[in-house]
Amino acid sequence: MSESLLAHTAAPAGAAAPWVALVGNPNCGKTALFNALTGSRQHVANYPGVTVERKVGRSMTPGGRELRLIDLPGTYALRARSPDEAVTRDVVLGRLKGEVAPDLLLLVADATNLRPALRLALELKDAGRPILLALNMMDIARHRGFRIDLDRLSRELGVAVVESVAVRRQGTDALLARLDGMLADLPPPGPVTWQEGAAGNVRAAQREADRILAACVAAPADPSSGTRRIDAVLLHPVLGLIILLAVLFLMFQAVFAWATPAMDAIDAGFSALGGLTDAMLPESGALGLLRSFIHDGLIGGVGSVLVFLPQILVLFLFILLLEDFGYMARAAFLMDRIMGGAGLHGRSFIPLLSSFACAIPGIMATRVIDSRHDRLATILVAPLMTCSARIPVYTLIIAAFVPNRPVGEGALAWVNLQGLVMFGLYAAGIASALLVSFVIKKVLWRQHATEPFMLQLPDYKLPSARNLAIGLWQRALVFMRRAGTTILSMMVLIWFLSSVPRPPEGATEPAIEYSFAAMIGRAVEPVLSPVGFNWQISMALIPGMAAREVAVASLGTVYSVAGGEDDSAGLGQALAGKWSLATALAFLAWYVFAPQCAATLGVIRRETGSRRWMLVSFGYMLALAYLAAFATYQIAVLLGAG
Ligand SMILES: Nc1nc2c(ncn2[C@@H]2O[C@H](COP(=O)(O)OP(=O)(O)OP(=O)(O)O)[C@@H](O)[C@H]2O)c(=O)[nH]1
Ligand SMILES: [Mg+2]
Repeated sequence: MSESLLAHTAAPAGAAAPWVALVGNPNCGKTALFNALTGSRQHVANYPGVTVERKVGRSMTPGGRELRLIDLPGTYALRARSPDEAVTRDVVLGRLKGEVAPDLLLLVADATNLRPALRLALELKDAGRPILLALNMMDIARHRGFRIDLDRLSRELGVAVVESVAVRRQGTDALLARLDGMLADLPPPGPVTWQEGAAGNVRAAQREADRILAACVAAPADPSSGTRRIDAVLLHPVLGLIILLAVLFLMFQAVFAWATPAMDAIDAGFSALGGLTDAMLPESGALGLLRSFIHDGLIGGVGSVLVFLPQILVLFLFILLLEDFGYMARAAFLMDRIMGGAGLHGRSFIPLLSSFACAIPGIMATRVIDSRHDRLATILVAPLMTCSARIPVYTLIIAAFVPNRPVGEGALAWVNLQGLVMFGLYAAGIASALLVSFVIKKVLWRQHATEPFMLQLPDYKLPSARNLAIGLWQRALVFMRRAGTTILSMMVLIWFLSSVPRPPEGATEPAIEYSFAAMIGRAVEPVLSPVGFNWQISMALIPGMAAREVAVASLGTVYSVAGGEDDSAGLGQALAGKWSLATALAFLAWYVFAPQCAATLGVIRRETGSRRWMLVSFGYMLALAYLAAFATYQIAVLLGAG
């Protein structure tokens, strides 16, 4: 973590480890190589625009020289069009404040697609930095029958060349040894010079790149026939869309179906822990307070969130598989028409899809969009996509109020009703994102037309099990860290508020009715009673501002402290007995829009550089949440679900 924050500031000559920056076209394997060289676990995926910030790590050459490596966003040229490309240009040219230009550029190239890489190589050479060219993806190149004359390439370019297969960590030793040699006798640092080239120069560079390519590379007649055959089906205008919908639908069914056994196991584990606490600690006195804290606060609160880990991992398994296979960019292509109708740029698709996991990486991923208005519109609607923090909220309510049975018979028998409702909630998020962006781009910002969409479609690749495992592990860590920090600290607070003051002598109501939590909840309740929320929900929404799933954990604590009948049956059952269906539906509608996530608001502020857009997104989402919950509740009551 601290490594990635390390700034590459100027150091006394000779003292500090040299800086090596990884540059190259999008999706050529820079991050995979960075991970192989530094042991980091940065996100690697098969579409252009995965890396949008610079990341720093360390490595050691065989000669014992320490290196500081910088992974950068992909680019085709130093002429930056989008914010992520500007990062690369500024690092390469040493333009960032307080930072020097890297000592050496490690230019990574996709060996099966050398043309744009050679053009970039020529441009970087002109800028005057020493370069080592790594021909990556050599496994694929060999398999497809590319023949590359490395010596000739090196001579023609005037740059040292090595081969690598980053995902299998092949070639890294030779690469490091080569770096060692080059760093040992670096030319004295000259000025870094670069000017945006005139059109004539750009064409001349392209011709030179083509000449070198023809001289050094023998390409197979049809370099990507496999990809083309798959694309004939997956990119088909009708069939392609049907497949995309089917994939997404399957994903939500799986979130429910596959995760249940693991969730039950976790649930049973926490129940057992609760039972153990009860058995070991007395019910009254100071130890009784401790027992309530552990049982209701920790186990009831944090446990009610942790139980959703399996579902979140199933969702991520799908997203990571699709990313690694190379399907994401295709889905963006398929959705471009539909999104264009709502004023969204085709490039918005991947940021929006990443927002299914969490709006924060989604908002960061908008850096690949060059038009400021297109980017802003995407940032504003990204939090409407159903992030994984909403899964606990949705699942809890669905499991408590929607019967777990097939939708129908025959062909419908394998469609589970709960999964269908979940799919509907995701669809509601998507539909509202499209609607809001329509209003922003087609009504408010009509003069800023959306620019045409161009995205390089990557070749399909077999997903790597290692990559999947690392990705899932990282997500699990992030989730558990949140449970252990934000959620845990909120739970301590809520348990405290729910437990003091103690009820007066001769009290008739459950103790919690006399607590601060009840006072706070009742104070907010009048505002929220038109949407059907009782004081417990009103109260839970407040700590839910920190993170959405905290609302579930708060309900877990509040209802667990209130205790009574059969609290071992779990929060879901408690809610089913206490809420009307109308309230449950309004609660779901609220969380389709709910703006309560402090971290997302912080990132919106940082990425837009203004408080204004942060307040705008908070305000409009809060208004929509209230309206949607209000409408849902009133309609449901009219229909007799109150
Ligand atoms: N077969 C094979 N796949 C590779 C190799 N290197 C990277 N990949 C895959 O290529 C895809 C892109 O890798 P990344 O490391 O994310 O590429 P990047 O250059 O960092 O991409 P951006 O950050 O989007 O510019 C991923 O699916 C990797 O698993 C390689 O040497 N061989
Ligand atoms: Mg990358």
